[in-house]
Amino acid sequence: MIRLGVPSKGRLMEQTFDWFADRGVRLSRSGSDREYAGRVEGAEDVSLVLLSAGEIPRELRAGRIELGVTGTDLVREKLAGWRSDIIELAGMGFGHADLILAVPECWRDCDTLDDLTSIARDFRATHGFRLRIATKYHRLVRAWLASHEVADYQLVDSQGATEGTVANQTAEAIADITSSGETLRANNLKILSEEPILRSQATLFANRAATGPELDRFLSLLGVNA
Ligand SMILES: Nc1ncnc2c1ncn2[C@@H]1O[C@H](COP(=O)(O)OP(=O)(O)OP(=O)(O)O)[C@@H](O)[C@H]1O
Ligand SMILES: O=P(O)(O)OC[C@H]1O[C@H](OP(=O)(O)OP(=O)(O)O)[C@H](O)[C@@H]1O
Repeated sequence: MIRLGVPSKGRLMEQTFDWFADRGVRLSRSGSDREYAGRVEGAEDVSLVLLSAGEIPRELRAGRIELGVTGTDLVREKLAGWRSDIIELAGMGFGHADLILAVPECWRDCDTLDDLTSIARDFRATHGFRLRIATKYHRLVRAWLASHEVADYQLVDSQGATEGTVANQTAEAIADITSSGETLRANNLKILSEEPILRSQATLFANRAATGPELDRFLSLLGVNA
């Protein structure tokens, strides 16, 4: 039996269901909106597991699901060395979002990472603590800043409503996912002009150890190359 993990709610779940339906496989919840059991029609030997998008990377690595749909951002953030255990099978063309660094709109002299680097250097001398960047993407942000030789900062953990931390004065800058940019604009933040830290989209992943004719049959039904 192939266990397929998909996001259990919201737009990501609906668009995942649509993506499979376009390939002749009907996924559905088997009970009420609150019941996390699912049904698969149009494919044999496949069971549906509804999970939080954020838990799918870990479930894939642990081998509790053979296939999983989640954002590339969540796999890269949550699993160090993910490529040794997990294969990226297919970008699904939705759930597009960029992980970006943003600062207050009113920081007129701060448009690039170089600008932020020099502000961060002075910040510590003036304020007695390092400039704070709020994010839930600790691993990705640290690695990206290190690769750009930025060191004078501290990360502040924010698991939601990250754009609000600047107005609430718990951070000076944020690193978060954006798609339309509306949340940033509503919170008077602007994106630094650099390329995004990461461009993410919903993706079908497989556990590397998962093999066999059932999996091959399912992937060929979906038109996905293993
Ligand atoms: N505004 C957005 N537009 C497009 N994709 C988004 C947006 N916000 C988040 N995503 C993507 O959706 C995926 C799930 O995001 P998130 O971790 O916020 O999950 P969630 O829906 O809050 O689930 P849970 O709280 O159950 O873990 C991520 O891959 C993320 O990149
Ligand atoms: O650029 P936009 O289209 O405005 O989208 C960006 C927002 O979407 C995500 O939040 P989500 O709704 O997942 O809630 P969260 O704050 O709990 O992460 C993300 O964290 C941003 O806050």
